[in-house]
Amino acid sequence: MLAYVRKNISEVEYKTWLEPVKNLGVQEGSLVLGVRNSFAQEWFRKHYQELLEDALRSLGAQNPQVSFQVLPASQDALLLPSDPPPAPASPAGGRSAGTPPPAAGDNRKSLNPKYTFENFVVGPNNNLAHAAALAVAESPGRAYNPLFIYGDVGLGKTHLMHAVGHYIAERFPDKRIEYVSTETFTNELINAIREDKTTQFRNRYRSVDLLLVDDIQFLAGKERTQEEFFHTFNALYESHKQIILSSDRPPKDIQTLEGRLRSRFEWGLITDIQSPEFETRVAILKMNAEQGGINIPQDVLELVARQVTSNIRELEGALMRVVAFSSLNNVPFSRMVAAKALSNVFAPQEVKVEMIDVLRQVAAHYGLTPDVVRGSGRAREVVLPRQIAQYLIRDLTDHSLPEIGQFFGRDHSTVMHAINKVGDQIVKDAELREAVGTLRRAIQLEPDSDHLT
Ligand SMILES: Nc1ncnc2c1ncn2[C@@H]1O[C@H](COP(=O)(O)OP(=O)(O)OP(=O)(O)O)[C@@H](O)[C@H]1O
Repeated sequence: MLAYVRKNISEVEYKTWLEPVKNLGVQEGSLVLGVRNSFAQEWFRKHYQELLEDALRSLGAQNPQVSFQVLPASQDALLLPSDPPPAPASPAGGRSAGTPPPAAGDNRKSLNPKYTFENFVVGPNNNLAHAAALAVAESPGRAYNPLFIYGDVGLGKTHLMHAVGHYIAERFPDKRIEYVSTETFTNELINAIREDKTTQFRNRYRSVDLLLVDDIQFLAGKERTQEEFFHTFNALYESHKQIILSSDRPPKDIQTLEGRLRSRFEWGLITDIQSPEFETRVAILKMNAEQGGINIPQDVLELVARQVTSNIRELEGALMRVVAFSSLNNVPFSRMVAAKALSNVFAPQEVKVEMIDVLRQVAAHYGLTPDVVRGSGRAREVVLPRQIAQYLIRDLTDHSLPEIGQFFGRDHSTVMHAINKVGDQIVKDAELREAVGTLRRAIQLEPDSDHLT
Protein backbone atom coordinates (compact mmCIF):
# COMPACT_ATOMS: atom_id res chain seq x y z
CA MET A 1 0.00 0.00 0.00
CA LEU A 2 2.77 2.38 0.95
CA ALA A 3 4.49 1.83 -2.36
CA TYR A 4 1.29 2.79 -4.14
CA VAL A 5 0.77 5.87 -1.98
CA ARG A 6 4.36 6.94 -2.36
CA LYS A 7 4.00 7.14 -6.11
CA ASN A 8 1.10 9.53 -5.73
CA ILE A 9 2.33 12.12 -3.27
CA SER A 10 5.44 14.17 -2.76
CA GLU A 11 8.35 12.64 -0.93
CA VAL A 12 8.19 15.23 1.85
CA GLU A 13 4.51 14.46 2.37
CA TYR A 14 5.25 10.76 2.40
CA LYS A 15 8.03 11.07 4.95
CA THR A 16 6.14 13.46 7.18
CA TRP A 17 2.82 11.65 7.29
CA LEU A 18 2.83 8.16 5.86
CA GLU A 19 6.11 6.71 7.00
CA PRO A 20 5.29 6.82 10.74
CA VAL A 21 1.88 5.15 10.33
CA LYS A 22 1.40 1.84 12.14
CA ASN A 23 -0.65 -1.04 10.84
CA LEU A 24 -3.11 -2.07 13.55
CA GLY A 25 -4.73 -4.83 11.52
CA VAL A 26 -8.26 -5.35 10.26
CA GLN A 27 -11.23 -4.64 12.48
CA GLU A 28 -14.79 -5.10 11.30
CA GLY A 29 -13.81 -5.09 7.66
CA SER A 30 -11.74 -1.95 7.94
CA LEU A 31 -7.97 -1.66 7.87
CA VAL A 32 -7.03 0.33 10.95
CA LEU A 33 -3.97 2.56 10.77
CA GLY A 34 -2.41 4.03 13.89
CA VAL A 35 -1.60 7.72 13.75
CA ARG A 36 0.02 9.99 16.27
CA ASN A 37 -2.70 12.28 17.53
CA SER A 38 -6.17 13.51 16.80
CA PHE A 39 -4.85 16.21 14.53
CA ALA A 40 -3.12 13.61 12.39
CA GLN A 41 -6.31 11.52 12.47
CA GLU A 42 -8.30 14.43 11.05
CA TRP A 43 -5.58 15.19 8.52
CA PHE A 44 -5.52 11.60 7.31
CA ARG A 45 -9.30 11.48 6.95
CA LYS A 46 -9.26 14.65 4.93
CA HIS A 47 -6.22 14.07 2.78
CA TYR A 48 -5.31 10.42 2.54
CA GLN A 49 -8.36 8.27 3.14
CA GLU A 50 -9.28 8.08 -0.52
CA LEU A 51 -5.75 7.46 -1.67
CA LEU A 52 -5.23 4.68 0.88
CA GLU A 53 -8.47 3.04 -0.17
CA ASP A 54 -7.35 3.29 -3.79
CA ALA A 55 -4.14 1.58 -2.74
CA LEU A 56 -6.12 -1.30 -1.23
CA ARG A 57 -8.25 -1.48 -4.34
CA SER A 58 -5.12 -1.72 -6.46
CA LEU A 59 -4.18 -4.75 -4.39
CA GLY A 60 -7.48 -6.43 -5.16
CA ALA A 61 -9.73 -5.39 -2.26
CA GLN A 62 -13.37 -5.28 -3.40
CA ASN A 63 -14.73 -2.81 -0.91
CA PRO A 64 -11.72 -1.21 0.73
CA GLN A 65 -12.17 0.66 3.97
CA VAL A 66 -9.48 2.41 5.94
CA SER A 67 -9.90 4.03 9.34
CA PHE A 68 -7.50 5.85 11.64
CA GLN A 69 -6.89 5.37 15.32
CA VAL A 70 -4.80 7.54 17.59
CA LEU A 71 -1.89 5.59 19.02
CA PRO A 72 -1.22 5.62 22.74
CA ALA A 73 1.65 7.98 23.53
CA SER A 74 4.19 5.19 24.18
CA GLN A 75 3.85 3.83 20.64
CA ASP A 76 4.41 7.26 19.31
CA ALA A 77 8.14 7.34 19.71
CA LEU A 78 8.98 8.94 16.44
CA LEU A 79 8.72 12.67 16.44
CA LEU A 80 9.56 13.83 12.98
CA PRO A 81 11.74 12.31 10.35
CA SER A 82 15.01 14.18 10.26
CA ASP A 83 16.06 13.03 6.83
CA PRO A 84 17.52 15.49 4.39
CA PRO A 85 15.08 16.91 1.86
CA PRO A 86 14.19 14.50 -0.89
CA ALA A 87 15.25 15.24 -4.40
CA PRO A 88 12.56 16.86 -6.53
CA ALA A 89 9.97 14.35 -7.64
CA SER A 90 11.09 12.36 -10.62
CA PRO A 91 9.27 12.97 -13.84
CA ALA A 92 7.61 9.63 -13.35
CA GLY A 93 6.21 10.75 -10.00
CA GLY A 94 2.83 12.27 -9.39
CA ARG A 95 -0.62 10.90 -9.70
CA SER A 96 -0.28 10.52 -13.40
CA ALA A 97 2.44 7.97 -13.93
CA GLY A 98 1.11 4.67 -15.07
CA THR A 99 -2.49 5.80 -14.79
CA PRO A 100 -4.71 3.69 -16.96
CA PRO A 101 -6.79 5.38 -19.65
CA PRO A 102 -10.05 6.91 -18.46
CA ALA A 103 -12.93 4.50 -18.38
CA ALA A 104 -15.90 5.45 -20.49
CA GLY A 105 -17.89 8.18 -18.77
CA ASP A 106 -15.08 9.10 -16.44
CA ASN A 107 -13.02 11.56 -18.37
CA ARG A 108 -11.16 12.89 -15.34
CA LYS A 109 -9.65 9.70 -14.17
CA SER A 110 -6.12 10.67 -15.10
CA LEU A 111 -6.42 14.13 -13.51
CA ASN A 112 -5.46 15.14 -10.00
CA PRO A 113 -8.63 16.56 -8.39
CA LYS A 114 -6.57 19.21 -6.57
CA TYR A 115 -5.19 20.72 -9.74
CA THR A 116 -7.97 23.09 -10.76
CA PHE A 117 -8.04 26.72 -11.87
CA GLU A 118 -9.72 27.62 -8.55
CA ASN A 119 -6.71 26.27 -6.67
CA PHE A 120 -4.16 27.99 -8.86
CA VAL A 121 -2.77 31.23 -7.48
CA VAL A 122 -2.05 33.69 -10.28
CA GLY A 123 0.95 35.97 -9.93
CA PRO A 124 3.25 37.91 -12.22
CA ASN A 125 5.35 34.76 -12.63
CA ASN A 126 2.61 32.69 -14.22
CA ASN A 127 -0.15 35.03 -15.41
CA LEU A 128 0.60 34.58 -19.09
CA ALA A 129 0.63 30.81 -18.86
CA HIS A 130 -2.56 30.97 -16.80
CA ALA A 131 -4.30 33.22 -19.32
CA ALA A 132 -3.24 30.99 -22.21
CA ALA A 133 -4.43 27.87 -20.39
CA LEU A 134 -7.76 29.49 -19.66
CA ALA A 135 -8.15 30.54 -23.30
CA VAL A 136 -7.44 26.97 -24.40
CA ALA A 137 -9.89 25.61 -21.85
CA GLU A 138 -12.58 27.89 -23.21
CA SER A 139 -11.97 27.12 -26.87
CA PRO A 140 -10.17 23.80 -27.08
CA GLY A 141 -8.54 23.14 -30.44
CA ARG A 142 -9.14 26.69 -31.57
CA ALA A 143 -7.27 29.13 -29.30
CA TYR A 144 -3.68 27.95 -29.30
CA ASN A 145 -2.71 24.54 -30.54
CA PRO A 146 -0.50 23.17 -29.23
CA LEU A 147 -0.09 25.09 -26.01
CA PHE A 148 3.48 24.62 -24.87
CA ILE A 149 4.20 25.47 -21.22
CA TYR A 150 7.74 25.41 -19.97
CA GLY A 151 9.46 26.20 -16.68
CA ASP A 152 11.59 24.76 -13.91
CA VAL A 153 10.66 21.86 -11.67
CA GLY A 154 7.66 22.23 -9.39
CA LEU A 155 6.33 25.54 -10.69
CA GLY A 156 2.82 24.47 -11.64
CA LYS A 157 3.00 23.21 -15.22
CA THR A 158 1.22 19.97 -14.43
CA HIS A 159 -1.27 21.83 -12.27
CA LEU A 160 -2.22 24.13 -15.15
CA MET A 161 -2.57 21.27 -17.62
CA HIS A 162 -4.87 19.39 -15.29
CA ALA A 163 -6.83 22.57 -14.67
CA VAL A 164 -7.60 22.76 -18.38
CA GLY A 165 -8.62 19.10 -18.24
CA HIS A 166 -11.04 19.69 -15.37
CA TYR A 167 -12.49 22.75 -17.01
CA ILE A 168 -13.19 20.93 -20.25
CA ALA A 169 -14.41 17.80 -18.46
CA GLU A 170 -16.97 19.84 -16.56
CA ARG A 171 -18.40 21.46 -19.65
CA PHE A 172 -18.11 18.52 -22.01
CA PRO A 173 -18.53 15.30 -20.07
CA ASP A 174 -18.22 13.24 -23.24
CA LYS A 175 -14.84 14.57 -24.29
CA ARG A 176 -12.02 12.12 -23.89
CA ILE A 177 -9.17 13.57 -21.89
CA GLU A 178 -5.82 11.88 -21.56
CA TYR A 179 -2.99 13.03 -19.35
CA VAL A 180 0.29 11.21 -19.71
CA SER A 181 3.89 11.80 -18.81
CA THR A 182 6.36 11.36 -21.62
CA GLU A 183 7.96 8.58 -19.65
CA THR A 184 4.68 6.70 -19.39
CA PHE A 185 4.00 7.29 -23.06
CA THR A 186 7.42 5.83 -23.89
CA ASN A 187 6.97 2.82 -21.61
CA GLU A 188 3.54 2.09 -22.98
CA LEU A 189 4.87 2.27 -26.49
CA ILE A 190 7.69 -0.14 -25.63
CA ASN A 191 5.19 -2.55 -24.10
CA ALA A 192 2.87 -2.20 -27.07
CA ILE A 193 5.69 -3.03 -29.46
CA ARG A 194 6.74 -6.00 -27.35
CA GLU A 195 3.21 -7.34 -27.09
CA ASP A 196 2.40 -6.55 -30.69
CA LYS A 197 -0.33 -4.11 -29.70
CA THR A 198 0.78 -0.95 -31.43
CA THR A 199 -2.59 -0.55 -33.15
CA GLN A 200 -4.38 -0.38 -29.81
CA PHE A 201 -1.78 2.04 -28.56
CA ARG A 202 -2.29 4.31 -31.56
CA ASN A 203 -6.06 4.12 -31.41
CA ARG A 204 -6.03 5.06 -27.81
CA TYR A 205 -3.96 8.21 -28.16
CA ARG A 206 -5.36 9.27 -31.49
CA SER A 207 -8.96 9.13 -30.33
CA VAL A 208 -8.74 11.65 -27.50
CA ASP A 209 -10.15 15.18 -27.56
CA LEU A 210 -7.59 16.65 -25.21
CA LEU A 211 -4.09 15.28 -24.91
CA LEU A 212 -1.91 16.53 -22.06
CA VAL A 213 1.71 15.42 -22.23
CA ASP A 214 4.03 16.24 -19.37
CA ASP A 215 7.82 16.57 -19.48
CA ILE A 216 8.08 16.39 -23.26
CA GLN A 217 11.82 17.10 -22.97
CA PHE A 218 12.19 13.38 -22.27
CA LEU A 219 11.45 12.71 -25.92
CA ALA A 220 15.02 13.77 -26.57
CA GLY A 221 17.07 10.99 -28.06
CA LYS A 222 14.15 8.52 -28.29
CA GLU A 223 13.69 8.19 -32.05
CA ARG A 224 10.94 5.60 -32.08
CA THR A 225 8.88 7.44 -29.48
CA GLN A 226 9.38 10.68 -31.39
CA GLU A 227 8.19 9.00 -34.54
CA GLU A 228 5.10 7.66 -32.83
CA PHE A 229 4.40 10.94 -31.12
CA PHE A 230 4.78 12.78 -34.42
CA HIS A 231 1.96 10.75 -35.94
CA THR A 232 -0.22 11.08 -32.85
CA PHE A 233 0.34 14.82 -32.92
CA ASN A 234 -0.59 15.07 -36.59
CA ALA A 235 -3.70 12.97 -36.22
CA LEU A 236 -4.97 15.06 -33.32
CA TYR A 237 -3.95 18.37 -34.79
CA GLU A 238 -5.62 17.67 -38.11
CA SER A 239 -8.88 16.83 -36.41
CA HIS A 240 -8.66 20.02 -34.30
CA LYS A 241 -8.11 18.23 -31.02
CA GLN A 242 -6.31 20.18 -28.37
CA ILE A 243 -2.77 19.31 -27.37
CA ILE A 244 -0.95 20.75 -24.35
CA LEU A 245 2.69 20.01 -23.75
CA SER A 246 4.91 20.80 -20.80
CA SER A 247 8.66 20.85 -20.63
CA ASP A 248 11.46 22.16 -18.48
CA ARG A 249 12.80 24.17 -21.44
CA PRO A 250 11.52 25.70 -24.67
CA PRO A 251 11.41 23.50 -27.81
CA LYS A 252 14.48 25.12 -29.32
CA ASP A 253 16.56 23.97 -26.34
CA ILE A 254 15.50 20.33 -26.43
CA GLN A 255 18.53 18.62 -27.87
CA THR A 256 18.16 15.72 -30.28
CA LEU A 257 14.54 16.52 -30.96
CA GLU A 258 13.64 16.01 -34.59
CA GLY A 259 13.20 19.24 -36.50
CA ARG A 260 9.71 18.35 -37.66
CA LEU A 261 8.56 17.84 -34.07
CA ARG A 262 10.28 20.96 -32.84
CA SER A 263 8.60 23.06 -35.49
CA ARG A 264 5.21 21.56 -34.64
CA PHE A 265 5.71 22.39 -30.99
CA GLU A 266 6.23 25.97 -32.09
CA TRP A 267 3.05 26.15 -34.16
CA GLY A 268 0.82 27.23 -31.30
CA LEU A 269 1.75 29.29 -28.29
CA ILE A 270 4.87 28.89 -26.17
CA THR A 271 4.56 30.31 -22.69
CA ASP A 272 6.70 30.00 -19.60
CA ILE A 273 6.27 29.93 -15.83
CA GLN A 274 8.90 31.62 -13.71
CA SER A 275 9.69 31.21 -10.02
CA PRO A 276 7.02 32.87 -7.90
CA GLU A 277 7.91 36.06 -6.08
CA PHE A 278 7.44 36.44 -2.37
CA GLU A 279 3.81 37.62 -2.37
CA THR A 280 2.71 34.79 -4.66
CA ARG A 281 4.50 32.27 -2.45
CA VAL A 282 2.71 33.62 0.61
CA ALA A 283 -0.62 33.50 -1.24
CA ILE A 284 -0.01 29.88 -2.23
CA LEU A 285 0.80 28.96 1.36
CA LYS A 286 -2.25 30.79 2.61
CA MET A 287 -4.48 28.92 0.21
CA ASN A 288 -2.93 25.61 1.22
CA ALA A 289 -3.47 26.33 4.90
CA GLU A 290 -7.06 27.38 4.34
CA GLN A 291 -7.78 24.28 2.32
CA GLY A 292 -6.40 22.18 5.13
CA GLY A 293 -8.65 24.09 7.53
CA ILE A 294 -5.63 25.33 9.47
CA ASN A 295 -5.23 28.85 10.73
CA ILE A 296 -1.59 29.86 10.41
CA PRO A 297 -0.49 33.40 11.28
CA GLN A 298 0.75 35.56 8.45
CA ASP A 299 4.22 36.02 9.98
CA VAL A 300 4.72 32.25 10.00
CA LEU A 301 3.62 31.91 6.38
CA GLU A 302 6.03 34.68 5.49
CA LEU A 303 8.91 32.93 7.19
CA VAL A 304 8.21 29.76 5.24
CA ALA A 305 7.89 31.75 2.00
CA ARG A 306 11.26 33.36 2.64
CA GLN A 307 12.83 30.01 3.27
CA VAL A 308 11.74 28.29 0.04
CA THR A 309 12.09 30.50 -2.95
CA SER A 310 11.84 28.51 -6.14
CA ASN A 311 10.06 25.16 -6.11
CA ILE A 312 6.38 25.28 -5.12
CA ARG A 313 6.27 21.59 -4.37
CA GLU A 314 9.02 22.16 -1.82
CA LEU A 315 7.22 25.21 -0.51
CA GLU A 316 4.15 23.09 0.18
CA GLY A 317 6.28 20.40 1.75
CA ALA A 318 7.88 22.97 4.04
CA LEU A 319 4.48 24.16 5.22
CA MET A 320 3.46 20.61 5.93
CA ARG A 321 6.55 20.11 8.02
CA VAL A 322 5.70 23.16 10.08
CA VAL A 323 2.14 21.95 10.58
CA ALA A 324 3.33 18.52 11.61
CA PHE A 325 5.95 19.90 13.96
CA SER A 326 3.54 22.24 15.66
CA SER A 327 0.89 19.59 16.04
CA LEU A 328 3.14 16.79 17.23
CA ASN A 329 4.83 19.00 19.78
CA ASN A 330 1.63 20.67 20.81
CA VAL A 331 3.01 24.16 20.36
CA PRO A 332 1.13 26.93 18.57
CA PHE A 333 2.43 28.20 15.24
CA SER A 334 5.18 30.75 15.58
CA ARG A 335 8.14 31.81 13.51
CA MET A 336 10.38 29.98 15.96
CA VAL A 337 8.43 26.79 15.49
CA ALA A 338 8.63 27.21 11.73
CA ALA A 339 12.36 27.91 11.83
CA LYS A 340 12.93 24.88 14.01
CA ALA A 341 10.73 22.62 11.89
CA LEU A 342 12.64 23.58 8.78
CA SER A 343 16.09 23.71 10.30
CA ASN A 344 17.18 20.23 9.30
CA VAL A 345 15.86 20.58 5.77
CA PHE A 346 16.81 24.11 4.82
CA ALA A 347 19.51 26.50 5.94
CA PRO A 348 18.82 27.23 9.63
CA GLN A 349 17.38 30.65 10.40
CA GLU A 350 17.95 32.61 13.58
CA VAL A 351 14.60 33.75 14.91
CA LYS A 352 14.20 35.92 17.99
CA VAL A 353 11.31 35.44 20.39
CA GLU A 354 8.68 38.13 19.86
CA MET A 355 5.96 39.28 22.22
CA ILE A 356 3.31 37.64 20.09
CA ASP A 357 5.07 34.26 20.35
CA VAL A 358 4.95 34.38 24.12
CA LEU A 359 1.35 35.52 24.11
CA ARG A 360 0.28 32.71 21.78
CA GLN A 361 2.05 30.05 23.77
CA VAL A 362 0.68 31.20 27.11
CA ALA A 363 -2.83 31.53 25.67
CA ALA A 364 -2.67 28.04 24.16
CA HIS A 365 -1.40 26.62 27.45
CA TYR A 366 -4.43 27.98 29.31
CA GLY A 367 -6.90 27.16 26.54
CA LEU A 368 -7.55 30.83 25.77
CA THR A 369 -7.18 32.90 22.65
CA PRO A 370 -4.41 35.51 22.48
CA ASP A 371 -7.02 38.26 22.19
CA VAL A 372 -8.70 37.22 25.42
CA VAL A 373 -5.40 37.16 27.28
CA ARG A 374 -4.58 40.59 25.93
CA GLY A 375 -8.10 41.89 26.49
CA SER A 376 -9.66 43.67 29.43
CA GLY A 377 -11.16 40.66 31.25
CA ARG A 378 -10.63 40.75 35.02
CA ALA A 379 -11.44 37.13 35.87
CA ARG A 380 -8.62 35.29 37.61
CA GLU A 381 -8.45 32.69 34.80
CA VAL A 382 -7.49 35.48 32.43
CA VAL A 383 -5.51 37.75 34.73
CA LEU A 384 -2.98 35.11 35.75
CA PRO A 385 -2.12 34.07 32.19
CA ARG A 386 -1.85 37.76 31.27
CA GLN A 387 0.59 38.39 34.12
CA ILE A 388 2.59 35.30 33.23
CA ALA A 389 2.76 36.43 29.60
CA GLN A 390 4.07 39.83 30.67
CA TYR A 391 6.59 38.21 32.99
CA LEU A 392 7.88 35.89 30.28
CA ILE A 393 8.02 38.64 27.66
CA ARG A 394 10.18 40.68 29.99
CA ASP A 395 12.33 37.64 30.56
CA LEU A 396 12.67 36.37 26.98
CA THR A 397 12.67 39.52 24.85
CA ASP A 398 14.44 42.87 24.91
CA HIS A 399 11.25 44.88 25.11
CA SER A 400 10.95 47.67 27.66
CA LEU A 401 8.13 47.95 30.17
CA PRO A 402 6.38 50.73 28.21
CA GLU A 403 6.57 48.60 25.04
CA ILE A 404 5.10 45.60 26.82
CA GLY A 405 2.45 47.88 28.30
CA GLN A 406 1.55 49.16 24.87
CA PHE A 407 1.29 45.63 23.52
CA PHE A 408 -1.24 44.82 26.24
CA GLY A 409 -3.00 48.19 26.11
CA ARG A 410 -1.88 49.02 29.64
CA ASP A 411 0.61 51.37 31.25
CA HIS A 412 4.07 50.34 32.29
CA SER A 413 3.34 50.40 36.02
CA THR A 414 0.64 47.74 35.61
CA VAL A 415 3.14 45.60 33.74
CA MET A 416 5.74 46.12 36.43
CA HIS A 417 3.23 45.13 39.08
CA ALA A 418 2.39 41.95 37.13
CA ILE A 419 6.03 41.02 36.69
CA ASN A 420 6.83 41.56 40.36
CA LYS A 421 3.80 39.59 41.40
CA VAL A 422 4.64 36.57 39.27
CA GLY A 423 8.28 36.83 40.38
CA ASP A 424 7.23 36.74 44.05
CA GLN A 425 4.74 33.92 43.63
CA ILE A 426 7.09 31.71 41.72
CA VAL A 427 9.28 31.46 44.79
CA LYS A 428 6.41 30.21 46.95
CA ASP A 429 4.21 28.32 44.51
CA ALA A 430 5.77 25.18 43.02
CA GLU A 431 2.92 24.60 40.58
CA LEU A 432 3.23 28.09 39.15
CA ARG A 433 7.00 27.70 38.99
CA GLU A 434 6.62 24.55 36.97
CA ALA A 435 4.03 26.08 34.64
CA VAL A 436 6.24 29.08 33.93
CA GLY A 437 9.27 26.81 33.41
CA THR A 438 7.35 24.62 30.97
CA LEU A 439 6.12 27.66 29.10
CA ARG A 440 9.57 29.17 28.92
CA ARG A 441 11.06 26.01 27.48
CA ALA A 442 8.20 25.56 25.02
CA ILE A 443 8.60 29.15 23.78
CA GLN A 444 12.30 28.64 23.30
CA LEU A 445 11.68 25.18 21.88
CA GLU A 446 14.13 23.58 24.21
CA PRO A 447 14.16 19.84 23.71
CA ASP A 448 13.85 18.96 27.39
CA SER A 449 10.52 20.70 27.67
CA ASP A 450 7.51 18.59 28.63
CA HIS A 451 6.05 19.57 25.32
CA LEU A 452 9.01 18.58 23.28
CA THR A 453 9.90 15.08 24.26
N1 LIG B 1 0.23 28.95 -8.90
C1 LIG B 1 0.02 27.94 -8.08
N2 LIG B 1 -0.98 27.99 -7.18
C2 LIG B 1 -1.18 26.97 -6.33
N3 LIG B 1 -0.45 25.86 -6.30
C3 LIG B 1 0.54 25.74 -7.17
C4 LIG B 1 0.83 26.77 -8.11
N4 LIG B 1 1.87 26.39 -8.86
C5 LIG B 1 2.23 25.17 -8.42
N5 LIG B 1 1.44 24.77 -7.41
C6 LIG B 1 1.53 23.51 -6.67
O1 LIG B 1 2.90 23.13 -6.63
C7 LIG B 1 3.03 21.72 -6.76
C8 LIG B 1 3.94 21.42 -7.94
O2 LIG B 1 3.30 21.82 -9.15
P1 LIG B 1 3.36 20.95 -10.50
O3 LIG B 1 3.44 19.49 -10.19
O4 LIG B 1 2.27 21.42 -11.37
O5 LIG B 1 4.76 21.44 -11.03
P2 LIG B 1 5.48 21.11 -12.40
O6 LIG B 1 5.93 22.42 -12.93
O7 LIG B 1 4.62 20.28 -13.27
O8 LIG B 1 6.71 20.30 -11.89
P3 LIG B 1 7.57 19.12 -12.62
O9 LIG B 1 8.50 19.81 -13.52
O10 LIG B 1 8.26 18.48 -11.45
O11 LIG B 1 6.62 18.21 -13.31
C9 LIG B 1 1.63 21.18 -6.93
O12 LIG B 1 1.15 20.72 -5.70
C10 LIG B 1 0.83 22.38 -7.38
O13 LIG B 1 -0.52 22.30 -6.97
